[in-house]
Amino acid sequence: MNTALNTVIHDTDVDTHHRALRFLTAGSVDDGKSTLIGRLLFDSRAILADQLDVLAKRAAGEPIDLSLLTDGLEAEREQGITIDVAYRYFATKTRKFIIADAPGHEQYTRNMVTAAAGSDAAVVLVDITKLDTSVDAVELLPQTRRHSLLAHLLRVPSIVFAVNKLDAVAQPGPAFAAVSKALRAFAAQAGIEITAIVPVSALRGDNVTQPLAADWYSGPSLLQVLESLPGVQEKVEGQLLIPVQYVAKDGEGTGHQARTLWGRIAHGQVQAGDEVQILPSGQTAQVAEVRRAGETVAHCVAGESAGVVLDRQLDVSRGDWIVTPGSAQPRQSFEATLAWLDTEPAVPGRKYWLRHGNRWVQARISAIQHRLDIHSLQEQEATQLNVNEIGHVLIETQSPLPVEPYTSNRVGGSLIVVDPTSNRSSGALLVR
Ligand SMILES: Nc1nc2c(ncn2[C@@H]2O[C@H](COP(=O)(O)OP(=O)(O)OP(=O)(O)O)[C@@H](O)[C@H]2O)c(=O)[nH]1
Repeated sequence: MNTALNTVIHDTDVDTHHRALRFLTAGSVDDGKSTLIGRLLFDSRAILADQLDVLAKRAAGEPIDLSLLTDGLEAEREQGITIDVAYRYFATKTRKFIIADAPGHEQYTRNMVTAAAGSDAAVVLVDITKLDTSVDAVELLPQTRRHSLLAHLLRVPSIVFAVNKLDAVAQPGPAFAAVSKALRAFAAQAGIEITAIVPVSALRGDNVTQPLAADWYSGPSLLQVLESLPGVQEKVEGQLLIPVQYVAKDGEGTGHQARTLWGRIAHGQVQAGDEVQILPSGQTAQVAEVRRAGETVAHCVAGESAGVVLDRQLDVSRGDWIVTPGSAQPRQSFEATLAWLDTEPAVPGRKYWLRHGNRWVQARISAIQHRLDIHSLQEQEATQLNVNEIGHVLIETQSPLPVEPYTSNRVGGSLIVVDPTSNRSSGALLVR
């Protein structure tokens, strides 16, 4: 790879402000999700063309590595939990964007849960033509409530409402004000913090990338909002956590003799000289070298795919974790929020496979504590969880896992539940 180009891209990567923003889009059928994504991709094409031009100049005649624009996603793709989600990429002068597009209708909740787990923001579309905006208290669609509650429950850090199809209403100003009021009232009741409410016409491109010229709106365009959001998914501060994805054999692709442990840093950062612990074995070692994209680097931070070379030979394989010594306590039972996505209900006692990072373990739900009503968020008694239901459960695993609370660590705190008979991804667990 061209070194200058590599430097340009990675310098941009480690600057938190310029870090890629991952967001998902949510909305009911026909709200205009596909049109909005198309619009973002189309309108940003010109911007991307400029950016590629700069990269081409820096590459000085060598071929441009386009994968640089989607850096860091390979690891995730391989985790196999994103099957139902299509990623789309675009970039502006200041930022790279990754849209987790979760298509489908009745399956939507399931896909949304998958997409939300790795997202920095959710854009919830609201089709203004489906609402009666002439009344004092506008009634939102159940899907709008449901999707924003889900995004909130899944701790997506920023929630943005895009009120769409404003070109199709007679008085967009008052209509937008009425819908905004209803969204704010609902959010206050549900404890959701709204990042922004933005009027758009995905079809005409109004206020999507360019600010709207209207006397009733003087706020930012949707793209301006997205450009300004913090990409907080990767936490650079704090304890190190790397799920080992691949162990490169002696010398493989590295030009030296030691084994390299590859994985995308979920949390913290790593540099040569750091003491680390391998889980579940518990053995410790010192980091001899840190590699990234085929080169030795001074350090790697959360969000980057890092290659770690240890100062001694330990028995490490895919599925293990590299952590700050003593920072993670492997456990065999824990409480979690379970979002159930399978038509076959979740029942206590049954065996399931869990995937935590890159490790698979057998487990069972030892108890369902209660179900959460998606409209009111009230706790209800339950003996099973049906499709699209969310509840609090107790989990017991066959071997210990270094799980962490989802609120403090979204990678260490989330697991996928797989049904061993159908092999379907049946649910998502968020450690409490
Ligand atoms: N008037 C108007 N129509 C729009 C706008 N955005 C989307 N539409 C129309 O709404 C319909 C649905 O748009 P889609 O983008 O397919 O909606 P979707 O949410 O992706 O729907 P599914 O793909 O079915 O989930 C299409 O006929 C679009 O042309 C808009 O800003 N204004």
